[in-house]
Amino acid sequence: MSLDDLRKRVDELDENIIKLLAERLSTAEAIGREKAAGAAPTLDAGRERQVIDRAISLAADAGMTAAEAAEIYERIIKLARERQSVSAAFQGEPGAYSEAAALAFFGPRAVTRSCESLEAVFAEVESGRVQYGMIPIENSIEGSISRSYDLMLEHSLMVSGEHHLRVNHCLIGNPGATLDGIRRVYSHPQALGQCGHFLRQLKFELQPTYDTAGAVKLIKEQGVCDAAAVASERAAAIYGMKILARDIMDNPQNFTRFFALARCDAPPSGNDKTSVVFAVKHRPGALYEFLRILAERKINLTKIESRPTRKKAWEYNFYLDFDGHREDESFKAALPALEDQTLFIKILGSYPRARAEGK
Ligand SMILES: O=C(O)C(=O)C[C@]1(C(=O)O)C=C[C@@H](O)C=C1
Repeated sequence: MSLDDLRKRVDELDENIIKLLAERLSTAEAIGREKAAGAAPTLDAGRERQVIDRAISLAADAGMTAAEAAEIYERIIKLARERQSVSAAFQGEPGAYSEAAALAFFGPRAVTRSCESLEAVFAEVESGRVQYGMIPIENSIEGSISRSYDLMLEHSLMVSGEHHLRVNHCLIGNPGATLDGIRRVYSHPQALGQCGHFLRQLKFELQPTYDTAGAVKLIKEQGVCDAAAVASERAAAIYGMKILARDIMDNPQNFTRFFALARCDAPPSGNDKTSVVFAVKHRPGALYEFLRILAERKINLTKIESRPTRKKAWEYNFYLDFDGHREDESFKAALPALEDQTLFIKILGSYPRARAEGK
């Protein structure tokens, strides 16, 4: 065939490919509507793996390499996900890090809903007004976010995904402000804590607020030039404010881990984690016994942390994450023995493992 003929053939093939791709995306969109109506969780990493593996094996028969098929299908699935408009509530004003985490996790077309408190995030998901709630769970510098842990214990929502967000704080002021003129700095206590060195050095008066983007909104409303906020570059852009200093964190390796909460957790994907909370019985070696049962089944722990029960002084609940899904045989077999060591054990959910930056 001549070059012209070959190019004509490519054009014909592209016409068919585009029609098929358009139909494939609109079918995925229809699946998304069914899932949002309650048929299944919207995110399903296990199903994605199946679709990609099937494409790889079909490609082999058709004369394409596995790498080519995987690259194309990963892209298709990403676009299909974006068509399945997911809704997620977060705590804070638009521009909050939790909103950035939701958009990074669910894709830029996700519909986000700002809530005043973490309690309101739980209520939005429980009522079905949104599918997911994105809550911060721990920070690599400041540690766990205790309110999130306490609420997960009180509510029946489940963890269906995790996301690690790199947090880069800026000092943000009104357009007329300069660094020299700043006296007061507003932000969430966690963010103020993460920038302690910079803020102390400049001897600012610190004013805790309920979220980072909310602090930017506040100083915008005040219209003053002697106050600034600690928040993200994205928050500065949303409110049309000026960045007075960038990367002001004590440690540039600043990451926050978020949980995507939903009414059910995620089906097995083949690379999962599970979070549980429990209290051990008051007898010597009970925690040791609990951990021994997991070790015996070769269940790998990724995190353990104790928190006061908030009911009785000096009594603690343990929050534990391990590799694997709650439907894995190894965990199901261990569960009765684990229950034997505990006053209660609550499975917070199983979810696909996120790639942890900064590790
Ligand atoms: O099969 C589904 O559950 C779909 O939503 C469809 C589809 C796909 O396009 O193949 C899209 C997104 C999912 O995460 C997995 C698969």
